[in-house]
Amino acid sequence: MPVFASGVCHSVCVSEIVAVREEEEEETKKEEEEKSGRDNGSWKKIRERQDKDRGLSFTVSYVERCRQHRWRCAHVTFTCPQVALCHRWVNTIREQLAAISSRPTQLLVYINPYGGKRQAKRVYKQKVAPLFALAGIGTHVIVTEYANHARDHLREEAELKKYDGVVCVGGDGMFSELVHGLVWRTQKDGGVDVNRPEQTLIACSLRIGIIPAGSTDCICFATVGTNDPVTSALHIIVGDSQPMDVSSVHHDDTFLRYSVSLLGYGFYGDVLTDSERKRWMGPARYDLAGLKMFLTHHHYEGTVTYLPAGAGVGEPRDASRCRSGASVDQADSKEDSENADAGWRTIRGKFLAINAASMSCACPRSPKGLSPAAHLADGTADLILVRKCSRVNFLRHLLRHASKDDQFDLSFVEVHRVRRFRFTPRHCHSDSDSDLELDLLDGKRQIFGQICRDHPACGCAPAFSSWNCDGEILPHTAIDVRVHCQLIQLFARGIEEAAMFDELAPACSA
Ligand SMILES: Nc1ncnc2c1ncn2[C@@H]1O[C@H](COP(=O)(O)OP(=O)(O)OP(=O)(O)O)[C@@H](O)[C@H]1O
Repeated sequence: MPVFASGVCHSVCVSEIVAVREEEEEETKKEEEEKSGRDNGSWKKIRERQDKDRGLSFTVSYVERCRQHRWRCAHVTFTCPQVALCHRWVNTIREQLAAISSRPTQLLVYINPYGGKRQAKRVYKQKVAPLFALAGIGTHVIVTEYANHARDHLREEAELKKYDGVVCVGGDGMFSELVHGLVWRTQKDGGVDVNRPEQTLIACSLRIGIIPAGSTDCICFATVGTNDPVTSALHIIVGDSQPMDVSSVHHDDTFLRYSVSLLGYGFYGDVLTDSERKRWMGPARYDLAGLKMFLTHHHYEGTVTYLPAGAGVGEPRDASRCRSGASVDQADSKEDSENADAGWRTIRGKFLAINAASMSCACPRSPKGLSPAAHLADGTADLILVRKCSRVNFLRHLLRHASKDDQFDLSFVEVHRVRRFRFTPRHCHSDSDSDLELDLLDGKRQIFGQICRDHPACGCAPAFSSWNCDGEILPHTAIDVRVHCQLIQLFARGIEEAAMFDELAPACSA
């Protein structure tokens, strides 16, 4: 519908209208609020005064694009010469909104009061709840009381049929809880044994929304393009859908975890392990652990086998970026090719880092991400192998994540787009118990041995790192990873092209 303001005309898609309301309703609400706030009779006068203006105007609330992928809820009020005309406008818009079946009407919301800067409750109450109310969305809100509360509630208790989606107010850890709860519940209801890596998983029907209130919020950034609670709430309200791949991680026939962003062994595993010991430091712990692990410069031996993605899904080093509506994201993952035994390739070596990125892993600190051309929903992950090299070279590789240079254009780095991969560390004595034991046979002192994380006194180099699975440490190093194409759906639309924002909202500087 066209919107006129200060002589300027611009149109708003019906799909991006948040709500429409007659001024009468708004005034009545205000009056009721006034009455309940101070019931001294003065509200009656306000009511009498405004009776004559009723039904002559209506307000449309709609999505307005701001800079850097932010959305705002803007309002425009129209006045009508006749009450009937006003009613017709309002009813017609309401009917059109009601016909959009992708919009949620009931949501189950989990708030982690301890995520990030502990602002999740305030963020929800002040910025999100009023928008849901405006859009007529009913909510059931649960403030979590312990870690994995949301996951367990989704697994066992939640009456999922009552809802059109589940929402977390928190960070990547909370999102992971929702993924684990929802995927597990869907497989259980469908009779799928999650411990068997060969099983094809059933896609979840409920969409997941993320209201960012954590410390990094990478998943939100990668799927919406910004970490802003209002923008996320609006994507939920308009009923956006962004499919997303999920990787299952198994050790033999035991399910370990699901991953949606980064599986990292070596550098990123060590950084997480070390940063967990420094939780008391807050977000600064990641920088310190990163510096320490860079100086420590451990490499790890092992064997990587992988099933290449094949044709039709692009290359990790092509110039394509995962953008809203990109056709590669709709690419059909051929499950049958995942099961083929032929085509597996093997690489043995000494690695500083082994990373599997199911998405670009872009975040405000690294806008390009670990694998800039990785796609959210093409059934593949980009497997990045950084072989043993000098510290200077490793630093060159790391710095390129924040520059325009190609981080893969280095002789010691290789990247493969894969559907599945396995890793077996060297010196892996048994299938289970000794995975995380250190191999001390080498015993050789390293230059920076005094800061060896596991044996500060002896300075030896550990033979095993651990896997960082979306910010959680896995209990095994020998793993089997399979990407499940479009297993979940988010209330998001991927990152919109910058032109959408530059052209449509040059004035909005919020
Ligand atoms: N009530 C709670 N008490 C303690 N821990 C909780 C509670 N609710 C959730 N958690 C756990 O807190 C962890 C961190 O939460 P969350 O992801 O929301 O914030 P964050 O770690 O600051 O952000 P990010 O993951 O983006 O860095 C999650 O792994 C989650 O399991």
